[in-house]
Amino acid sequence: MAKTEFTKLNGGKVIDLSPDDHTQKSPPLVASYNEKIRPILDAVDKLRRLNVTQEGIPLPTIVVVGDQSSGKSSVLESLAGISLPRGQDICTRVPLIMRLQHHPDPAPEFVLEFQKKSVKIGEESQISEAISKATAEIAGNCKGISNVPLTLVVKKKGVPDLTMVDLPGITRVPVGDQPKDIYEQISGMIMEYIKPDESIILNVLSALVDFTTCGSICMSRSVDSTGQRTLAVVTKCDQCPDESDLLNKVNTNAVNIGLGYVCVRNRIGDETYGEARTKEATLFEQHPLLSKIDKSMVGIPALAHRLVQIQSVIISKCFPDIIKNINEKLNASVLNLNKLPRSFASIPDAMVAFMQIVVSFKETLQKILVRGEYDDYEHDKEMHCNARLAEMIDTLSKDLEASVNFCENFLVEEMKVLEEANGIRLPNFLPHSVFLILLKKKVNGISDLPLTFVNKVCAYLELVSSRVLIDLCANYPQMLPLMKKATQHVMEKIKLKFVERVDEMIEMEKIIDYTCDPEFITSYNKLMGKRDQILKSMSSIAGTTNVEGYGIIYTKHLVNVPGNTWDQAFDLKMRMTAYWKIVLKRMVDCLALQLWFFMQKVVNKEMEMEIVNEVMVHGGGIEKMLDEPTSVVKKREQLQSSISLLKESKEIIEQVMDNIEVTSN
Ligand SMILES: Nc1nc2c(ncn2[C@@H]2O[C@H](COP(=O)(O)OP(=O)(O)OP(=O)(O)O)[C@@H](O)[C@H]2O)c(=O)[nH]1
Repeated sequence: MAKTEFTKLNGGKVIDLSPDDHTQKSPPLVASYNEKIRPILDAVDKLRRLNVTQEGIPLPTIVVVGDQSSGKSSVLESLAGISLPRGQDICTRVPLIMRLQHHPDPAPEFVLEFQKKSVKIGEESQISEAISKATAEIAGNCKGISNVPLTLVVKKKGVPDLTMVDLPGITRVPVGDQPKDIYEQISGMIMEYIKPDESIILNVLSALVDFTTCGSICMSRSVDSTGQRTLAVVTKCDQCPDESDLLNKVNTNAVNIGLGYVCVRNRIGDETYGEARTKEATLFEQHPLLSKIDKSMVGIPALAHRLVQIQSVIISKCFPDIIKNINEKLNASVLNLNKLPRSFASIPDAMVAFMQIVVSFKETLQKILVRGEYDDYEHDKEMHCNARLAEMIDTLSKDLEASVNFCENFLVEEMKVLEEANGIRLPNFLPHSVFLILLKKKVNGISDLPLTFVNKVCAYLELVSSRVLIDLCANYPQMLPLMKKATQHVMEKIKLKFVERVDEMIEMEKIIDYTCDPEFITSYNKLMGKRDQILKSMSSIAGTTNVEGYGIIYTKHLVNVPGNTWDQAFDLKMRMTAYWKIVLKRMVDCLALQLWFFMQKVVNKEMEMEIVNEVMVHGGGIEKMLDEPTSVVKKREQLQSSISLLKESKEIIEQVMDNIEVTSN
């Protein structure tokens, strides 16, 4: 039969997994195997023992799958030359990792490792019982399964250097006390092992069954549709009812096995392994039909050679990725651990961190609020505090100005006030109280604007403080709630004082009319200069006039107003208009100064003291900061254990790399 070319596509690269002639061992392969592959295989096995796959790092693995009683354990037995639990019932109930290692000493060594235990097995005859006992310990005495692996290390003269994983056979019908979902459990476990691209699937098929109906074939095809990483072992060839059919099956490859077939005859009953190999050789040499199968496709030695060859290729191919994966995962885990909130070992530790945050908080607020520097938040406009506060003051100033309309209902309000303030006194005499009544009315009309401004500014300052605190407490989120509460508390106190000042300011403006600003007289005189223009418009047809700087004034409604009243109302209006400008300017200035004053006071003095007071006295003390949510504690433990596992893996890799380099030199 012509030598079949088998290739495996992996990560876009083609790996040649072609079988060579097993009868002529290629010296370069053996040499490079001992120098390079063997140490790497040892390293990969060490990584497997560490359970590095739980960190999401797949390892190149030969996974033995097959339907129940297809002969998986028998194949492994034949490869290892030892007895494993065998039978017609489910025997393999946990993943059995078989590490076969050739060693020159004629005395074999057997070790069973599971659940961090390592059991030395003295006699070959005790292996089967030891595996059954360990299986029962892991998966119970009934027929249930478990995915906690067992590792059997077999060091024996002449065995191939191979590591394989034997998995429970696929069974559809639960037997004995098996759970109803046994099929799902077993297939789930098998899928987990055969899914990674790094796995080679050793599909064990009994010659007695139709391959197309095998559960293990369906499964391996679902993850390896082209069969590029599937090798078939056909067992029970000695019992085959129709040899020509078997010959046909392996030659036509009806089930699409990419790495080819190896037909075997395992040990039967009490035969020794030597007897079994002799009978196997005789079967494939002398049987009229089976002898027609290519010699590279029959017998356990051919299978061993083929597996060692495939293992060498897959291990060499995957090793760089394993190193890369370990480094990447290690870096990511370290990064994630650093991102986790720091835990405090003691109260002094927590105290130091707390004081550092308080000091940094003060410094940052001084920077962004007092000095107006925003380089720490260059791309975050909300944190450019001076500009945002200036915008708020500007908006207040515009809102205040817009609250008075000079032109609307011209002189009507003034005339009403004059009428109500009328009394027994000289005509043409404007009492001071009239001006104050009008002033009070006007101030009342805008009094909510400064208060709205205070609320807006305080909400903004609270937001800024909270943003700074979130940044500063990034490593210590357990401190954040207490710090935030303390800051809110300080802000509330400041706001109360600020509101008090603003109320006082508004009260003052209502009861006192005073300014030394010469602008008042200038503005008043300018307005009074418009008297004739306005008077004239009353007798015009349109009854309107456009007063420069104020807009269009309607005067028709003033035609019948007595001259004396008109004059007094006009004087009152012009006086108020000139004074109102001064009042608004003073309010804005005063609010801006107050804001600045409070901000400085809070940032430079009060905030620091208040936070310390709030945390130490009202917040339950620094001890409260030692409390950590259990989710964080768990996450930290997980990451720490991942990191130590990955570090250990890295050391294993570094050691093997050093050894390879030394050998190559
Ligand atoms: N005649 C003959 N019998 C075999 C051969 N291979 C396996 N058997 C028998 O088939 C039965 C099942 O073999 P096992 O090796 O236990 O099969 P398994 O697939 O490991 O079984 P489970 O782990 O229980 O699924 C045993 O009685 C073996 O002796 C073979 O090549 N020829």
